[in-house]
Amino acid sequence: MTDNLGISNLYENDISEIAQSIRRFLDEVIQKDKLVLPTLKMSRHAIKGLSEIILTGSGQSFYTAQAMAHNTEMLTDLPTYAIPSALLKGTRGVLYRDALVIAISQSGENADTISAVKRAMGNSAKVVAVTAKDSTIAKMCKSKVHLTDCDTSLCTFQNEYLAVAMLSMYLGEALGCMSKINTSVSLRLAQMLPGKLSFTPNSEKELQNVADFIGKFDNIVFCGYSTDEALAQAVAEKFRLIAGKTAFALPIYDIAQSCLELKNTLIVPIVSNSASTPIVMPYIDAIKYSCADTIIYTTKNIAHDCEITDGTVTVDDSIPLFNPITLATVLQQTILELEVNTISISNSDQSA
Ligand SMILES: N[C@@H]1[C@@H](O)[C@H](O)[C@@H](COP(=O)(O)O)O[C@@H]1O
Repeated sequence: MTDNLGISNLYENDISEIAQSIRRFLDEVIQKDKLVLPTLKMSRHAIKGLSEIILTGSGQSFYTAQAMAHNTEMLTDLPTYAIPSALLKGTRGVLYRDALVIAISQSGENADTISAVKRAMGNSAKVVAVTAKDSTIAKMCKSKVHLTDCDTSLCTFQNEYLAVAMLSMYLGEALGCMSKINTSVSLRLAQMLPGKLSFTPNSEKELQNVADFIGKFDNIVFCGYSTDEALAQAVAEKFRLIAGKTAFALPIYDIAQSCLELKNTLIVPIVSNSASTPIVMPYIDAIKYSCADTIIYTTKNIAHDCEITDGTVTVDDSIPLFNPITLATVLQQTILELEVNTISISNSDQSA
């Protein structure tokens, strides 16, 4: 592989930036083994009065909202919905005083999300922003969780997801749904995430082979269930934008036979949570039965427990809450391997 432009190094830096920004964020919110969110100006009384949570955002930030909705519901035991900010800004009656709107925005400047926050505030709902410090949305909201700065769009999903996960854990503890011991074990597991995000030359070589394989297909359809459905959407967009591939996402239960029979199409299921495997495995079996070629992105334990022995890319396990972070990173690393390929080819084309 030629790389006269030093592009591989650039990408290595990008991926290691994800680990660094996760570490920086955790250093700020974990103090003496406790979760502290000093910019969250909500009393325990106000948290206990909540009746529902709405996660909102636009584009990639909406995918984070969707990916976290089920987990936030699990952590807080409150009905939780993900609504795109472009929809939320136009609603009338969804928002009540005891609803909490969590507005997610990497830049804090997205026009739809700003309007959705205004709408929520106008209806007297409580609003917490998960966004960049000093941004418009941060300034609008009394309560916020600041995202760590990151130079590349590769960190967006991981940074936002982790921030909303920490916020949800904090709310869960205040609501009495999460014990102190559970929180402290989860925090320790979160601190192990940066260590799980490095790629050895060996794993990079394997991903390079996967990328070579993926590169042969005209279309890629990512699919998943619940959180993984959102992860599939986030990743498909990055495959389109970064690698210029024709990539789409579907809920795994919507992968119809007609889709499996598409020519030159690779179906890529993503499975991050072992609790969903009873639902997901029949679909994966159907996909494997109908398509000779699939690649499943999952964790080592899930692959082992479900006896998925071939055609997998696996990551080290964490708790289901954090697995999407490692899976998103390995999927992005695959894109970068594809991208280096594409650029190498156009380089040699130019010199020919
Ligand atoms: N095209 C961009 C997306 O790439 C981005 O994900 C979205 C949300 O941006 P932010 O997270 O800054 O609110 O805005 C636009 O739609």
